[in-house]
Order: sequence, then structure tokens, then C-alpha cells
Amino acid sequence: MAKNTFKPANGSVSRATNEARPVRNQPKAEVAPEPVRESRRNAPPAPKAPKPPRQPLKLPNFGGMFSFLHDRRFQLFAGFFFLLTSLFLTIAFFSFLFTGHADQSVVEGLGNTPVKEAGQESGNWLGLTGAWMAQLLIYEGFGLGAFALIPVAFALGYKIVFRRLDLSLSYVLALCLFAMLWVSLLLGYLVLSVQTPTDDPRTAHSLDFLSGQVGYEAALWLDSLLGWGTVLLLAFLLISFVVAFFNVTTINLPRRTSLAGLGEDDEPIRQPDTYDRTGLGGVNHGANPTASLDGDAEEDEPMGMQLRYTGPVAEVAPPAPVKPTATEPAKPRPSVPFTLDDDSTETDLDLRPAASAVSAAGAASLALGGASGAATTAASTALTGAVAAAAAGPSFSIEAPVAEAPAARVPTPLSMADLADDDAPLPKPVAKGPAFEVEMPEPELEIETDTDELDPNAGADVAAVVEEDEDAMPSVNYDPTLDLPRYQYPTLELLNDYGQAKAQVSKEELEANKDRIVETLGHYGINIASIKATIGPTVTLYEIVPDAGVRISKIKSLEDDIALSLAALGIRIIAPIPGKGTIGIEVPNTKKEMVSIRSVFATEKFAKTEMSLPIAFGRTITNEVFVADLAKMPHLLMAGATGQGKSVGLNVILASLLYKRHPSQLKFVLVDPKKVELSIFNKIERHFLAKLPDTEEAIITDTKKVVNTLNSLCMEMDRRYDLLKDAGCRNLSEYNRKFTERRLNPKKGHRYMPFIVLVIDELADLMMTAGKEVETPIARLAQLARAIGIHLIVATQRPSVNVITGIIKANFPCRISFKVTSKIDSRTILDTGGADQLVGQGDMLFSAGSDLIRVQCAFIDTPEVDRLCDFVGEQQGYSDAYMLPEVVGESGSGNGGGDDFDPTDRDSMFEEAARVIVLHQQGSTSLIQRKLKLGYNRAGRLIDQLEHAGIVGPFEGSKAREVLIPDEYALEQLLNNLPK
Ligand SMILES: Nc1ncnc2c1ncn2[C@@H]1O[C@H](COP(=O)(O)OP(=O)(O)OP(=O)(O)O)[C@@H](O)[C@H]1O
Repeated sequence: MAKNTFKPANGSVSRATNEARPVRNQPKAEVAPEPVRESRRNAPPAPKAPKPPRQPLKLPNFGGMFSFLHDRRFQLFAGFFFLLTSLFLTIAFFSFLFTGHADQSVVEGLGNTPVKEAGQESGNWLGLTGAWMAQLLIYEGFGLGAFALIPVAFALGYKIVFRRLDLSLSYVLALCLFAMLWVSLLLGYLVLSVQTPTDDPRTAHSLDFLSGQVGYEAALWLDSLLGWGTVLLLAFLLISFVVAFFNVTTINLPRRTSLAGLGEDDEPIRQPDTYDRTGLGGVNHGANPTASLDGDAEEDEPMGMQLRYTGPVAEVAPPAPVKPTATEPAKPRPSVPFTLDDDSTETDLDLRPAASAVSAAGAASLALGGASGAATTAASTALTGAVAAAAAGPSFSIEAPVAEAPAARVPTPLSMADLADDDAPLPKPVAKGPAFEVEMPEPELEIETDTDELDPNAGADVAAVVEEDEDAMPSVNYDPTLDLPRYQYPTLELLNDYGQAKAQVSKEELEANKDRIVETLGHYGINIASIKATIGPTVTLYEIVPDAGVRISKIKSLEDDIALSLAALGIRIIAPIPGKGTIGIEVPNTKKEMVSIRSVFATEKFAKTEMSLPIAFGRTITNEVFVADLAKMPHLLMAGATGQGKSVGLNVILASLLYKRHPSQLKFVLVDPKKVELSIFNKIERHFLAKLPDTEEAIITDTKKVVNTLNSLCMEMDRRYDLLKDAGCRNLSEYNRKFTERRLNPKKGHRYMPFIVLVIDELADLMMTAGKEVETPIARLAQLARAIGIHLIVATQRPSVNVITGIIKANFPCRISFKVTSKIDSRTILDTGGADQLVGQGDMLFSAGSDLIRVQCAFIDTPEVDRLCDFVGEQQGYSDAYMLPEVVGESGSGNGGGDDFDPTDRDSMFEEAARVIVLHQQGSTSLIQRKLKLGYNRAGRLIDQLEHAGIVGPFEGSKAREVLIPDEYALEQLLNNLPK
């Protein structure tokens, strides 16, 4: 991670000069995710290992009645209970296979025998309880099918304890319950069939345990009803379960194929992947013995049946025929075949492994005559595996059901190969249309909502702001957070939980958009080799690889035509996508996904970030959480027409920083000419706000005060540079590290310096009323302040050149634009078009130098900000806001800057002020103001004069100045000696 170090050309830190720095060469904002286009390569994607995410447990609330369910300790207790239950059942069941017969009489005679004696008699490895449970669940219950309860208990326990599971609980439950009943019924029927009326009842009885009483009775009943038709019913039940469970919709019969066509087309043999229900990229990557070919290259199909399977998102009817629009000739639409990439998902479902596995299961069940417990378990597991294998081919991982892992957030590479008529030979992709591939990017891993995990106190990064390197500080180090040792970081509970986002883009929509793009470009003679769609929260990116020889500028010029034919506002064409030979067309989704701030904060990327000033803006088009470090940006310019999400964006920025930093590490200077936007943050004044001395409100709404504040910040900047120079440090983190290591003497004015973030909500207003007066200090701060930890965030709804002047723009390399009204505005803010084509409501473009990243800004509602501010504000804070240096009027020289001070030109109140100060032993301007009823400017001048007379020490930031005269006697002596 490149550190943001400010290094003047001469190697030393000079006092602030107006010399413009080559801002463009500054280290770029470190942007956590790769830009969209970087992450999508045409190179064959490496098989992704399925990443088991930590899944938050979804528990009902019941109006708080069962709030203990959310207690992690209770969850762990329950989780381990289930895990141990699964172990208990395993031992008890296996033991039953050997001792069950003998234990039967013990258990049945329980009512008559004392428990202790019965326990001693029982042969089960887990005593009487084991014998009783096994008897109940196996003999009186479901026979060997009861073994299926073991994985249920295990999965439940595992999920609760570790919060990671490749399998969804509901899937495990459905599979195991079905397996239990089905196996029990099957075995019941088999037991019934092998028994003959002449059988020794003891032998017959000894087989009953295989099916249990439930299976046996049910089989008996069915046998009387259907006879051997019971077998057909069992087969039908199995098939129905597979079809329903795996959503099988089509079946391929084996075809005679040849490989000849393949060589001609140079198309590689592709593996039929399967739709990954996990949503986590857990597609099969193993070699599939029934590798199929795409396009019309037919495959050598071994014997067997192939089902075609559509996953949840793919589970749509073939696309509605696209009606030609007025601008399109009514010529037949080219049928578009889709090739499958290795990471795309073939929806064919090959049942051969399933069939063999099922028969293995059957065989295993049959082999149970020998009472082999292992075989029994194998039977139920084999059945589970069989069904899984049916869906996944050789390596299928089942995961959260669709309801739990919504498609829009789920990284499901999804092929549309099955849109074509199954029986019709698949057309050649290159000859008749481009390949189309849909990708749903990986969601971020979400951490649990435990507050500890988001709380920097809990991690090693307590003083990440200070350290930046990993060296642990010895405990004797100064720890600024000890100013407020009991300060609690905000918790995720303060934020609204909107749950999981829902799938927003239907397959029809994707397909129709793709077809229209192909058609529109086709009208202009542009042929496309392939298209890939990446679904994001707001827009879907269609990445087009044009045929060789097509000029990119030609596609760019068709932007409006494509937008028209797609009948969608907000189409953005990126031609070419930087670093790639492809063209991107971003098409807004019909239904947008709202990105809640909680879902973003809950991700590991944000919670565990090491950035100094992390801001979680939202999600990119690839659904990655977009976190950027303000410290590296180092300033941010924001624009957007009214109502497009600017204020929400500012709140997201402020909330991100409040969640990650301690009050001792960060201070905000909030400028809000609109007076209402930031007023909500007043509550955190004593924790996080900085203000000018002797001002009432920390949030600045008055233009005059803004000028003073900016000048004060410039003074603070100069002071900080002086201190840095004195300490021989090049930037704030070096300085603060030295300070915390106690290598700098506070008596010499050294102090721990928090980051200062200046937020200006409406620059246009300031520029109109104060013009140059604000432009100059803003530009100066922007040029120089990054090394000393002062960062600017400037927002405006009018990104015109009068507001964002050349000098301001040149110093803000990082810019954000929400939707603006014109292309010109977009150019003013981003130096390129595109922001005018955004869709609003937090849709934004982030520019850090040359790259533009489209991000859906997270949404934080006012009540959430309110709760956050209440949470912070109600805690113990400092006695006042952080004090910025005093600025003494326009003609004044400022504190300590009185080189032109005339010792004989003293204020008439000088002596009185000196007495007040010495009497109270507190060198503060406000004290003079209060006691002598003076205005702010005069009191400021007085304190300057007192400093020059040696009565008070130099300015010390937020602290009062040191009083150098111990008592009134000494003061009188000094006053007498002063030149008159
Ligand atoms: N990230 C977002 N996700 C969803 N909706 C949003 C988002 N941001 C803003 N909106 C919607 O847009 C509305 C206006 O947003 P906001 O108040 O931030 O606009 P604005 O640009 O600050 O407007 P103004 O300049 O007039 O204050 C919000 O009330 C909200 O409904």
C-alpha cells in the first residue's frame, strides 16, 4: 500500500508557500476494488474455489421476546448441543446395529425395571439413553433411514457455531428428510418382500429394524393398495423429488455426435458446468466424463440421460420475442447462440452420476441384510450425494437456497445456453451471433454484526491512524484514545437492516437487452464476436468484443441510437474499456437494488480495513464494496444536481469515518451554507467537531465565518508544518508515531495531531458570496495540506466553471459525480461526459485520475444518521470542540504571528487582561472576553500582546495557553518593568 508522504522537492518541509504542487502526480486514492473493467478479462478464468462465506444467522425477532436467540453465547451453546447430538446419534445408532436386539427388551421393560438396573443391563455404548434413542428412532421409527438425522443435527450445529456452511440448512433438511422417509419406505417394502408367510417370525422380526415400524407399516399399507406398483411409486417419488429439488425442466436424450465440426470451428471442448446454487462460485470444475460441446459441435454422448436444468435466475421462459421498434426494420432477428466460458454455467443436468449413485444407494440399502451400519450410512449419504451429483456433475456444491442468497447479489456465472430449443441443434456461435455470457459477481464476505468486529478497539488497528506500520507499540507509548478511554465505537445495530437484496434482473431483460444491442449495432454493419453481461446493483455492463476491423469510434458515435433502441435512459458507453479491447455498454436495470449502508459496513473489507480514513462508498457494478482512503485521495470534490444523492453521499462519508475512528484521531470542520444539511452532526461537537475559539456553533453556516475558518485551517496547516519540521518528520503519520513513542517533547509545543476533515456542503454558495476569499485558502489547503492530515471534501450542486475554478479543480484529483443535468457539467467535474447519463438516486461515478468507476452509493437515511450521532453524542466527550487557531480579524496578524508587534502600542485593557489571566492561571482568549466583556477581535489582540510580553506561552491548539507568570506579585514586577 503506497504511503502518502509529502516530500518537498528540497527534501525538507518548508513553511507553507503558494507554490503549486504537481497534484496529478500525487499518489492516487487507494481504491480498494479494481475498477470494473480491470477485473473482467477475456482470459479463461481460473476455476474458482468455492469460498465458504460466513453467513449471518437469520433469526426471528418476535418483538424482542426471544432476543436471547441473538445472544452469541446462547447460539454457541445451541450449536455445540447440536454438534454433540449428531455425535451422540452416530454412536448410539452404530451401537444399535450390534446391540439393538439385546437392548430391545431392556428398553421395552423400562416401565417395570428401575432405571439404574436397566442402564446396567443395556449393551448400547451410550447406555440406556443411547439404547432408548436408537430404539425410538430406528426400530420404532424410520429404520436405517434414521441415520439421515445425523447430518441434519451436524449441519445445524456447524452452521450455528461456525457460521459457514457450503450447504444450506433447508437443503440439508429437505434432502435428509426425504432420504429418511424414502429409504425407510424402500426398505420396508424390501423387508416385506423377502418375508414369506412361512418365515420364522424371529428372523422376520430381526429384519424389521431396517425399515423401522414407520417404513414397515407404510410399506404394508402400500403393498395392500398397489402391490408391486409400490416400486413404481418409489421411483416416481424419487424422480419427483429430484425434479422439484433441482428445478429440472428439460431432459436431453443422448445424441449421436461427431467431433468433426469442432476442429473446423476451432471451438474448444467445454465442460458442462452446473449452475451453482451456492451462489459462491462453487461450480464444478472437475473433469466431467460427459463433457459436452457448445455451439453445434456435437458431442460423443455416452449412454445415459441428460437433463437440462435451469437455476433460479435462469428459471425463466425463453425470452419474449423482441418487437422491432420503429427505428428497426422488421427483419428476422438473428438467433444468438451462447458459448459458455469455463466459469459460465451450463445448465444441463447430467443424471448419470446421480443414477449410478442412486443405484449405489439402493445397493447399499439392500446390502444391509448384513446389518452393516457403514453401508447404511453410505446409503443415505449416497442418496444425498446422488441428488447433489445429479445437479452438479462431478463436483457440485450445494449452498444457500435462492431465497437466502438472492441472485442479484449472488456470484452466479450463468449461461443462457438453454434458451435455445433443446432438441434443435445448437447453431454455430461465430457464424450466427455473438457468444453471450452473464456474470453475477461475487458478493463481499459479510462479517457478523457483532459490534466487536467492526470496532477498531477490538482489532489490532486501534491506533491505525497513528501507526500505519504494524510494529506494536510498547505499552508505555502515548495512546491518544485514552483521552476518552470508555468511548464505544458505533455498532451496526444503529443502522437499518434491509435484509438481503433481491434479484433484480431477469433473464428476459438480459436477453432482450443483449438482442437489441446486437441488432442495433447490426443495423450499422457492426458485427459482434461476443457479449458478456455483468450485473450490478444499478446497471448491467454488457461487454462487447467487436469483430476484427470494427472501429471503436463508430460504436461510440452510435451511443444515442443504442440508447434509443434500448429505450433506457442512462446508457453509458465506454469505448474502449481501458486496458481491454472491449467496449462496455452500461444499461440501467429496470429495478435498481438499494445498497444499504449496513450491508456495506458489515463487510470484512470495511470492517477489517487498515486504511487511515476509510470511506465505504457503496458497491461497484461488480457488486464489490468500494472502499477508498480519504487520506490517500487526499481531497475530494463532489458534484451532482439537486436530489441525486449528494447529501446522502456526504452522510455516508461522515458515517464511514465515525464508524472507524476515535474522537481523538479525527476532527471535522463542517461548513453548511444551506444550514440544514449537516446540522444533525451538532450532537457530536464535543467528540468530533472542530471550531474557531469563542464561536457558539461548531457547524459553520455563515459565509464570513467560513473565511475565518479557512484561514484558521491554513494557520493550523502552517503550525503543523512547523512542528513537523521541528520533529524532522515528513508527514503526519511519521510525526504522530514519533509523538506516541514519546520521542517529541510536549513542552516544546509538540502534540498529537488528529486528522482534520473539512467538509463544505455547498461550494457554489460560498463562491458566490465570498469568491476569491474562499478560493485562495481552499486552493492553498488543497495544495499543501495532505501531508499534515488536513483533507477537504467539497460538494456542489452547480459544477460550473465559476464554482469549480481551474485552481480548485487542479488540486482535487479525486472527484465524485452524481447525476448532473448536462454533458458540460459532467465535463467540468470529471473532465469527461458520462455523469449526465447516470440514473440518479446515488448512482455515481468516481474518478481518481484517469479511471472512472461507477458505484452505487450506499444509502443511509436521516434517522440512521440521527441514531449514530445520538450514540456518539451521548457518550462522554471532551469539554469542548477541538479548537482551531484564532484568527485575529482581517488586519490582525493572528496568534503568534505578531512580528510587527509594537510593545508600546498596548491595549488600554492590557494590564487588566494580564491580571485576569494570572489570577485564573488560564491563558485563554474566551476568559478575557468573558471577564472583561470584550469582543473577540480585541481579546485576540490582547492575548497576542500578553504572549509578546512573556505572560502567556505560545498557542497550543485546542488547549489553553500556558501562563508563564506564577502569581500576581511576579506580574506586578513584570508590568513595572515593561517599556511604557
Ligand atoms: N444511495 C442512494 N440509494 C437510494 N436512494 C437514494 C440514494 N441517495 C439518494 N437517494 C434518494 O434520493 C433522494 C435525494 O437524495 P439527496 O437528498 O442526497 O439529494 P441531494 O443531491 O443532496 O439533493 P439536494 O442537493 O437538493 O440536497 C433521497 O431522499 C433518496 O430518496
